[in-house]
Amino acid sequence: MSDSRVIPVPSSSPPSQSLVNALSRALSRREAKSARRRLTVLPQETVDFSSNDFLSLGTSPAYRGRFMTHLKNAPDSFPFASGGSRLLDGNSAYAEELERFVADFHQAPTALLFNSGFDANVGVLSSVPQPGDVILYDELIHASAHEGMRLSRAGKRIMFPHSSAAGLRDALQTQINEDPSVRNGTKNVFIVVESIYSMDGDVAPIRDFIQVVDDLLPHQNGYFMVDEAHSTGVFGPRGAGVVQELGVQDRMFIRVHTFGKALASHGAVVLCGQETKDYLINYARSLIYTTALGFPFLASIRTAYELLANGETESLQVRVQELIRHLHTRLHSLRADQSVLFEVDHFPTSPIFSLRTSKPRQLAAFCQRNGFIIRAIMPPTIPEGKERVRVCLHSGNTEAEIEGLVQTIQSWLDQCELRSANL
Ligand SMILES: Cc1ncc(COP(=O)(O)O)c(C=O)c1O
Repeated sequence: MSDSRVIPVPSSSPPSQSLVNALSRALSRREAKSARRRLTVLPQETVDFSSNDFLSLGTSPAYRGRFMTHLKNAPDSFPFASGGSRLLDGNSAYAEELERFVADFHQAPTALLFNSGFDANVGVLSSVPQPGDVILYDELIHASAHEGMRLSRAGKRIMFPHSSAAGLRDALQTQINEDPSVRNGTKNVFIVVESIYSMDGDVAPIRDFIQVVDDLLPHQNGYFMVDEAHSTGVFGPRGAGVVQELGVQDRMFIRVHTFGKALASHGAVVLCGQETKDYLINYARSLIYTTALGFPFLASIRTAYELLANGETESLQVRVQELIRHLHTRLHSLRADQSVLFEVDHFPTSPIFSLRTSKPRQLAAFCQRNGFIIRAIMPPTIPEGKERVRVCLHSGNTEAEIEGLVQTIQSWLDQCELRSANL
């Protein structure tokens, strides 16, 4: 017989505080390390040297005009919300046509839309590597790739030193030595890289990586997965990315392009073969169990790709490169004495600059107070010791704005010098 007695809980008993206490202790630990994250809203009249809107499409009249036309042209009966997962009510002829358009632009067999780059990386990496497979990944790949790998069934996940072909060769050779099924092609090896890294803006040596894989995996069981989040719109023919700039699109098993950066939109696309697309539709949980992008998002992606395909963003690509050369020269003219570590880390054609300093928060705060938005990037976003200030250029920035930023950084360096002299 079951015991049907119920012990009454007084309705006035206070809720347990232990969870909330644990949460606030975790926040305090971050606070103590100056690593607590906070949401901020920027004042309107500041100059943007921070966002990933590299082509300034976010405020472009050409972009807005075309986007509004797409919205207006939609019939009244056309639902703006997708209404469900792509696999249920969330699919549309419009989404499928957009995928064909994007695949053609990127010279890929097929394309599959995801709600974000995060979802795309999680969906691909959690599902495509098969049990026992090996993943070799660059030490600086994005958090979303780590999240996908964490969920994956791959037997091994091995990190190699950042953008080092020699490091990839060593890591791959070790796997081959340890496991004959890697050498004989029974196990698959995935090489996971970005084409441009989000924090330092450096371009990956993709051709060198291909050479390593060709040398060591003669059975063609090496599969590249490249994340082009930061190159989309900015690098390559009409902004198609680094892979197409190098002409190696046929060597990439999967490419991920995201729309939330230079394309001023939202979402991402996975470029791959038809079998892989069908597999993702069946197994990628971040695609299956979520509401698909609604029409306004699809229309904004369409707008961005039409501008790219028509060549309307080429002048913006050229302009951003002019500004990159200008900022590069101006930053290298800054004078810093011993009182504060200050180094400019920059890959020649990249719109992302890293200012290495021992006081990143102070430098970013000083520039922000003076109306220039640049950001300190601190652990846990990047490893300890790699703190920096990140500066991003946009085609809409002006030489005068660059001058203002550089003068402001110089004033800060001068103040540091003065302070240390007074100690
Ligand atoms: C390299 C890289 N991949 C993926 C993502 C995620 O893309 P999304 O913002 O569309 O989720 C980001 C964004 O920060 C990124 O920098």
